Amino acid sequence: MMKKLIAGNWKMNGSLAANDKLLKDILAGMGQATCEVAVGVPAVYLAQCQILLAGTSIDLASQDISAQESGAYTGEISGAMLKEFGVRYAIVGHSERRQYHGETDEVVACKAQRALKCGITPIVCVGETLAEREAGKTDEVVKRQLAAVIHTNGHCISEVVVAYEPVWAIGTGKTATPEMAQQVHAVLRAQLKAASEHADCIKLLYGGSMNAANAAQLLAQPDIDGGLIGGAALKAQDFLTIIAAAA
Ligand SMILES: O=C[C@H](O)COP(=O)(O)O
Repeated sequence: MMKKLIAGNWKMNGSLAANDKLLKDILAGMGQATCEVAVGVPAVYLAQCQILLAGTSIDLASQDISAQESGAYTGEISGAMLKEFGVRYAIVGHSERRQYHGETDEVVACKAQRALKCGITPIVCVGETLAEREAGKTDEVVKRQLAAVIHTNGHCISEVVVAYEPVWAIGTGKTATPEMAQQVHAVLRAQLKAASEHADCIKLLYGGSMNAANAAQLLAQPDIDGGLIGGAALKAQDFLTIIAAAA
């Protein structure tokens, strides 16, 4: 059976002191996790976290990756640079990147492609806004977002991780019910099956106010293979409870 993946996304939070304490607390409480665990840290802390996580079972993730290989792209961070800091996963297309940085489906697809070329697994985020859900467009939106990634990446699609994150559930405390999340995950799985014979091995994460109290129910759904955790990933005990729920 596929191992679940619990990935924290710290977003723009942390400090040298806070990161040190958080990771040490998580490592001390984790024991032998039976799921895969990763933390997506701000780029400036990759070096610090690489050292703290060396030789542990927690993988490092970046919160973004440049679609470009190298060159005159001020402020961007390339896949090759991320690799030097031991990055295994790159979150791409998070709704906050789409909303505040104008990332289109095509840019997200190119970022996923760049990650794969660098040996980094992209965690591709898709999800509808509240207005889109209320207009009955959830399936259409997530399928459009995923289609761009499938189109650009061809057979390599089997190497990505997909995270369904309904925008209205992110940081709001409003979680999709397990049934709502499963329904969308089933749509995504079917789309992936049409594109790849390995679709059953592609991890589909749920993200959006997943927490210590609701993780077990969400993770029990047949097409939910893990979680992308924001706020609850900043509290060691909550994150540990979610990890335990994924066992
Ligand atoms: O990447 C993580 C998601 O945006 C979820 O964030 P949240 O758990 O704070 O709602």
